[in-house]
Amino acid sequence: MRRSVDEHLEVVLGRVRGLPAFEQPLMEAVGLVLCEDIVSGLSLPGFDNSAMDGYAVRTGDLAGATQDNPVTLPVVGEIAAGRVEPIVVTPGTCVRIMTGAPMPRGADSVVPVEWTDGGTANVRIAQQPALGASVRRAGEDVKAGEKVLDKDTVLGPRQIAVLAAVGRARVKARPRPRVVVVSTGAELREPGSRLGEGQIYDSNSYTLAAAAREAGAVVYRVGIVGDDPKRIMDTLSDQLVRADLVITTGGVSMGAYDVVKEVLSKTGTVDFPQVAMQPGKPQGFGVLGEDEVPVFTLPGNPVSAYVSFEVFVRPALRKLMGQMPYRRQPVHGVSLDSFSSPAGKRQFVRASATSGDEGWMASTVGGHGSHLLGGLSRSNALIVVPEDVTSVRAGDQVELLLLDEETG
Ligand SMILES: Nc1nc2c(c(=O)[nH]1)N[C@H]1C(S)=C(S)[C@@H](COP(=O)(O)OP(=O)(O)OC[C@H]3O[C@@H](n4cnc5c(N)ncnc54)[C@H](O)[C@@H]3O)O[C@H]1N2
Ligand code: MOO
Repeated sequence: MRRSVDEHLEVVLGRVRGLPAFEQPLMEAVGLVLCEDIVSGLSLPGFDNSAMDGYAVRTGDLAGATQDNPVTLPVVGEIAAGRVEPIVVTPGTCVRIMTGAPMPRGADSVVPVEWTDGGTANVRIAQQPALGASVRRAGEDVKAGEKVLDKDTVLGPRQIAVLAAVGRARVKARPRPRVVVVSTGAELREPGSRLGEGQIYDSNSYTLAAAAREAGAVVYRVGIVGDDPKRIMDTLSDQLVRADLVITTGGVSMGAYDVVKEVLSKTGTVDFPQVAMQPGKPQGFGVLGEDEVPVFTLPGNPVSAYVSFEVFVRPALRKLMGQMPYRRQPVHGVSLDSFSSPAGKRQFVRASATSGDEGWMASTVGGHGSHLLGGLSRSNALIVVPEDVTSVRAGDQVELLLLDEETG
């Protein structure tokens, strides 16, 4: 089975559904998509209060006050934030007040302490405030009954701020997907252990776990399961209970030991297309188990696995989380290098991109080989070369996927 990148992505997104939303404590909801409109049950501010440390006054009492000719008023009390004092500011008196404290009855304005001698029994005030000066009015920010956040908003610190301020402890949001990451291959060893001849460290499960976590998932990195068909199938079956999505790497091409393809082909629910892209040609995607958990079987070559994540898995995770757009949006830029590209395949070329006065500029890093992780680690973008383009010249316009951009 052969497919274009767009066809394969369409198959993937056609199978993946948004996770059901549920009530989550605020701090669990950071980065999630809100699934309800938030209407405030209260006004903000909730009561008239002082914007300054100073004195609550009746501004009419301070007519003509200047530095040389200050007005002295008796201080009949003090109100700190959080306190409600039954004090009334009658004509010719004032009350010491702190920022955030409720305005006492009778007062109409606040004089900042800097305009005064700071007196506690009597205070000399050197300037008349405008009527209402330094008073924060009830409801001037948010009115009770007003909508403060729309459904489908991604919750960041600023949205969490308003939720807490209106008193919401929990909100309905789509949860983080739980992603299980498994790597297959008899040659793999865990970083930190000793390598025998012909062995390599398992980098893919770390790459993909890191990428999935960065995309917002809760990740279970199962790590290496070798290449025994029964062990692979048992591991996947065991893991399904805690997975909203499964990612495996390795064992999907044409080799004699490409067991992922061998065992999952038998389920009849996972397909193994060749996708017209480079890197990332051998792909597998489908569902497993009663709950039809989506599974991606990514190619073992490390760069292929990572690029496949960016092109197919990330959009699926975004759909699970309800984050639009699902696909990373490319930006336009200029290639600073010349290179060739295979006919009929979309090529994703590792690049280092910088943005300047003339827009985005991208230099290629490392070679095209799908095993070249050194270059990948120095890259921050992929140049996307369309299927019908076989050569890119320095100075050509290209499309770039910016890999460190959070959204899209
Ligand atoms: N005869 C053919 N051979 C290959 C083809 C083909 O079409 N015909 N396709 C090549 C392409 S393209 C890719 S991509 C790879 C995909 O291979 P598999 O998914 O079967 O992966 P493996 O054979 O298990 O491993 C490939 C390569 O990657 C290394 N690897 C695997 N897992 C990890 C890991 N967790 N961490 C780091 N490195 C890993 C593995 O040692 C191999 O070097 O197939 C080509 N062959
Ligand atoms: O497609 Mo493989 O994924 O090029 O190295």
